Amino acid sequence: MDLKSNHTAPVLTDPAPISKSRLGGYPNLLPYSHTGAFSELILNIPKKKTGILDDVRACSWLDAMKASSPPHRKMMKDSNNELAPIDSDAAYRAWMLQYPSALTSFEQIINSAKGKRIALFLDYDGTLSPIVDNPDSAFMSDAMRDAVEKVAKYFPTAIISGRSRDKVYEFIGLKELYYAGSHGMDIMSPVRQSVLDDHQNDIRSTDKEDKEVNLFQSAREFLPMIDEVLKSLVENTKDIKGVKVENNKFVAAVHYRNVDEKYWQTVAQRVHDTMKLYPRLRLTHGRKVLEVRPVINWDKGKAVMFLLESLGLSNCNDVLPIYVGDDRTDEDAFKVLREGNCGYGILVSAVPKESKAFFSLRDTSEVMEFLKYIVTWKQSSAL
Ligand SMILES: O=P(O)(O)OC[C@H]1O[C@H](O[C@H]2O[C@H](CO)[C@@H](O)[C@H](O)[C@H]2O)[C@H](O)[C@@H](O)[C@@H]1O
Repeated sequence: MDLKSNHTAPVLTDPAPISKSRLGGYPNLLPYSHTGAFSELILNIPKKKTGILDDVRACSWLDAMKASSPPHRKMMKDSNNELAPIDSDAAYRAWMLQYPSALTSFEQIINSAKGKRIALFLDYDGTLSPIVDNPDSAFMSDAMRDAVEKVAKYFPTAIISGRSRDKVYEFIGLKELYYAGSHGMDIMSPVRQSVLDDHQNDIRSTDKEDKEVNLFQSAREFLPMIDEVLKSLVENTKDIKGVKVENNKFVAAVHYRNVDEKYWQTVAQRVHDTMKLYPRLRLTHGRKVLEVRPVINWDKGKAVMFLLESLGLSNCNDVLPIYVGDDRTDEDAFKVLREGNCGYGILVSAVPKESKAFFSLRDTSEVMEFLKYIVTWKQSSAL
């Protein structure tokens, strides 16, 4: 099993959390570069017929796999033998100069919303529910559900998840929201004339209450292929203890969170080998998960634009979109908002990370706090 090659890796270049050494002691925090790993991820599509991963280097695979979803804090034993964070607080505070807390910057956010309607976009895993070992047990708390429900009473609110749309609906269970699954490749929105000239992927359907809705599935033609690759991935990884292959409808996710680190390269190799047969699929990398998805120009950023358009909220003079997310795929949405100079991305992270977001929140409890702030502000401004 040899993943070594002298070529460069087109996809698995997950940005590691920023370490002190990488920043040279944090003098110039985080200048964002358009040639960075993020743009490589979305811009590099396979040039060869043989598949996207032919030229992946072993070290890139492993580095990226190790860097994804780091522990929240590095801990060390201090002189009293107590556990104490190693320099992480200082690093985080320095990083927050660039990505201020959305809680402490709340007034600034609200000032920008004056005369506008806020539209909220929320990621699920790591944003509304804490990261846990078993993806099937990533339940959100009742308190969080309550906060989301309240916020959705006042503001159009959409969930944009890497999960299948049905699965994320099962977890959240609030019918007042709009849902986009498979990283935005499966969007259920209110009925209206097609916002894209794409009648093949834009169809009428009914929701769980038999209400007529619009279903936009940008990767519809890939369904049989994803089903096939899912079966192969299950088969090809079944002997690796801890691997879990998740069916996210238009995406096949291979989780390695529970795999012994010494077998991570094996996981990568098996996924690589499986994908050789599918040049029209590409690989992306989330938090301890490899995701196989169609090579189409569609992502969470496009999904946000689609939803804004579908909901009649695409005029930035009247609307302030806010997107809250924790993962690399959420960067596509942050980027759309930043580059469109329309709204704010809020990155949920307890460690410094490069991002296109404007603000940050440390964890899911701060996300809940933020949602409560918006509701309280709305209620008090209505008095
Ligand atoms: O876009 P999201 O809603 O954030 O979904 C991204 C992926 O989330 C899930 O995986 C992640 O969370 C799991 C539960 O906490 C964790 O076990 C896993 O390691 C994380 O990668 C989900 O299972 C994936 O299918 C989503 O793509």
